[in-house]
Amino acid sequence: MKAAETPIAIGADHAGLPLKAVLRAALEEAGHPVLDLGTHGPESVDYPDFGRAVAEAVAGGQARFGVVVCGTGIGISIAANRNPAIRCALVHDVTGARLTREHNDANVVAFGARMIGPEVALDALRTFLATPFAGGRHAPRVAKLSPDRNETP
Ligand SMILES: O=C[C@H](O)[C@H](O)[C@H](O)COP(=O)(O)O
Repeated sequence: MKAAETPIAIGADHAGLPLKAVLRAALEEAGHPVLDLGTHGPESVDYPDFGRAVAEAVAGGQARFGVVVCGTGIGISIAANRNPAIRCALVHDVTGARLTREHNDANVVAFGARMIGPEVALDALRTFLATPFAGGRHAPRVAKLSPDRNETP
């Protein structure tokens, strides 16, 4: 993974906490500053709170990418995508991680800790961070995801 100054924000609920720890350690090992927005303990918590916190960090420029984890990855990706500046992709493999960066310019990646193993998540995260947006035909499509550009033709 390529290190950069601006941190990567990471957040999880209780179900995602063990995978968050693995991903955070790998990010730090690779030299990425990490903004860990919790949760920090095993107590049951609500995934929308952590999806929102990561989304706000990315939308506000405190983080260059976000990583969110819950049991399925579904709830916390829905929560992150409630922020209009966020394009959060629920990813289960390396191919999805690559294509959501190339095609969707995703700025947050979601993982389901009860759905995939840590090695798959690590490979997918490395790919997500290393893959640039392809632009071209994808640029006007991504622009249509903005709240003022979602009209149908
Ligand atoms: O989409 C929601 C997530 O998968 C949550 O992590 C999950 O609902 C938590 O379930 P529980 O409270 O049974 O641990």
